[in-house]
Amino acid sequence: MLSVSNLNVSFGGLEALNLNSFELKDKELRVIIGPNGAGKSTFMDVLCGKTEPNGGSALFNGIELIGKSDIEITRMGIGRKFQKPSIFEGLTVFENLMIGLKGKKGFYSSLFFKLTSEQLDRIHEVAERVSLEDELHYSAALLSHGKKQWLEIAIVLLQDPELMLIDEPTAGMSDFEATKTGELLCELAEDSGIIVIEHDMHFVEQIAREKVTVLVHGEVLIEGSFKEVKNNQKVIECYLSSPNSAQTARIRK
Ligand SMILES: Nc1ncnc2c1ncn2[C@@H]1O[C@H](COP(=O)(O)OP(=O)(O)OP(=O)(O)O)[C@@H](O)[C@H]1O
Repeated sequence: MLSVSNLNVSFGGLEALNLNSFELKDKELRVIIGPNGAGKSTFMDVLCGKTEPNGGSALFNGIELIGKSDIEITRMGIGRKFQKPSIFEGLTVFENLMIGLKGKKGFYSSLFFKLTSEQLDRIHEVAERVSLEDELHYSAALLSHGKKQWLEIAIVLLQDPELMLIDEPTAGMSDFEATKTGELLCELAEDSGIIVIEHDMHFVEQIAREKVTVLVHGEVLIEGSFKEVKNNQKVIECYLSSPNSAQTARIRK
């Protein structure tokens, strides 16, 4: 599904990403972990067209993503959930989903267009998928932090993405919400590819059914099962038990 080679991003003199190779299979759920500043979000920024790399290639189903705009990339089937929720807090959950509906451009036109019964069904289906069906007419501002993240995931889902890029979904969530989010992502991975960036190791263990990629200084340090990665001495040194780990790897007691 995704084949990346020699991807390089530099900001001024700082090399943020230097990814020789990254491959994702169809419907694979890949977790990327690594210390602060390792280049994880930068990688997602390149894949969704937000950041132009200095060089390299990222083929999505054989089509080059580099050079395409974020809108073109969304149309190609890649959806991104950013770290910070960017929902409209002054609107209801339902209205947020209306705006997120595929093909509707512009804030006001999205709010006032008449929904077809298929579109209405789709909103209900997606709301149910993320356990927000009972809160459709609540103000988004009243949702818990975790539910705001689920609303954001629902908005990405409305685009019917073939590949979802999800940046730190459990940040600020309760353990219960994080576990439910893990279950949700595992379900979603039955229909689409997913790349998740996460620092919560309990959550990573829950969802990492295949490979985990560890990024350090913009490069892949190791790729392997959760167990292999967790027990790798280099990963322990530079991430899991580094002096900065309180700000990075979150290990629940
Ligand atoms: N727009 C930018 N301009 C300048 N430097 C940037 C920019 N975006 C990221 N960087 C730098 O690039 C490096 C990689 O940042 P990035 O956000 O990708 O790391 P990360 O692995 O996602 O970290 P975190 O876990 O803290 O989110 C960091 O040193 C960061 O300061």
